[in-house]
Amino acid sequence: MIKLENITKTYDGKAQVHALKGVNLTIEDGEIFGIIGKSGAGKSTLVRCINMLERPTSGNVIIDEKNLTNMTDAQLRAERKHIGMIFQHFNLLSSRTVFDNIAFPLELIGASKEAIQKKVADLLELVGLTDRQFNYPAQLSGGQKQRVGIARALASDPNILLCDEATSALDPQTTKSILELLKDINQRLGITIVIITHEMAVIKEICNRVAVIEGGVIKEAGRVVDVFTNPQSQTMKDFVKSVINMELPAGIAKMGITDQPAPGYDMLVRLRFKGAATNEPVVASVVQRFHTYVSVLYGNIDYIQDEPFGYLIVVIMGSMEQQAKAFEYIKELPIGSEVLGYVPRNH
Ligand SMILES: Nc1ncnc2c1ncn2[C@@H]1O[C@H](COP(=O)(O)OP(=O)(O)OP(=O)(O)O)[C@@H](O)[C@H]1O
Repeated sequence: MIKLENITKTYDGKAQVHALKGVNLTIEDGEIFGIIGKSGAGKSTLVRCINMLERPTSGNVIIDEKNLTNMTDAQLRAERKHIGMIFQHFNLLSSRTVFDNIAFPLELIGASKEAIQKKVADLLELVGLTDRQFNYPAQLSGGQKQRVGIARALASDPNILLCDEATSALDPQTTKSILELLKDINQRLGITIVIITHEMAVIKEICNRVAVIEGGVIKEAGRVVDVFTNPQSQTMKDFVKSVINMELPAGIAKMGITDQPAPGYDMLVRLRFKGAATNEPVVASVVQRFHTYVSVLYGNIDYIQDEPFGYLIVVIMGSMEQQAKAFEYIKELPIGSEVLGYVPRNH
């Protein structure tokens, strides 16, 4: 488990920069945890505090019950063997082949030639680069370079892998294949993965939980599916908007929506579903119970990994009393719901 307790980081210079202002986070073993934020939010500083490449100004970094903040440099070097890291620009050694790049950390710890040969061969297979082992980095695509970076990071058998904007220099297709590889590594080897990114699509693709950081402060954290379906902070709402359109479609917005119920007006409702609730026959049961008509104006179903979520915009027609009763019923169902307003009948 990774526990960050009240981490602050101030960079001293001509003007002091308070990059982290009291960050508290717990990352469980085996999860893929995303940290999202805009440029300058403090993401890199935060991830570098986890392996103490950057020493926090105050607070504690506790990994598997060991407090890294109290360790000497020698103790830290030993501890970092359990924490691999990959970078946006790969940081490969250009004068070494793929094989020798992956072997490098093993050479540093004095592993035998045979052990290196075996380990590197296994890692090459894991990342799908066996046929490229004698190439130099300049002969590889971005995606292949990142695969080398991943293999090198795994050479010391870490139980944590930190990814600092690891897919930001890659095209969408290559990003997808690298994220699939990371997911595979997480599932096969049980490695905890921490992903720093400014792209919500990356979070949606592979993270179990996410925290959003702005101005050195964690604004919100939670399960990805919860945050996507019900973001609380403005920062998270903005990020969610970048991958899911929760705005009212223009045609609906133009219907002349009012705030208050009135005779001759129908109720405009947004229903939010996730997981098993996606199968709830909401519309049919409202129609049956309250003898109303329900018309579906807009719908969108998406998947976060294997979990479905989505929303429907419906109009509930009938008397004001029927509409109110129908919504009372909907509110009790295990789905999200909100009245968006009222629209003139026969809109
Ligand atoms: N070594 C440093 N010295 C002084 N200020 C720094 C240093 N490193 C980062 N900062 C400042 O700390 C703040 C947070 O930077 P950080 O790199 O952690 O943000 P980020 O979210 O990773 O941004 P980006 O996505 O642009 O890399 C910024 O204002 C940055 O200018």
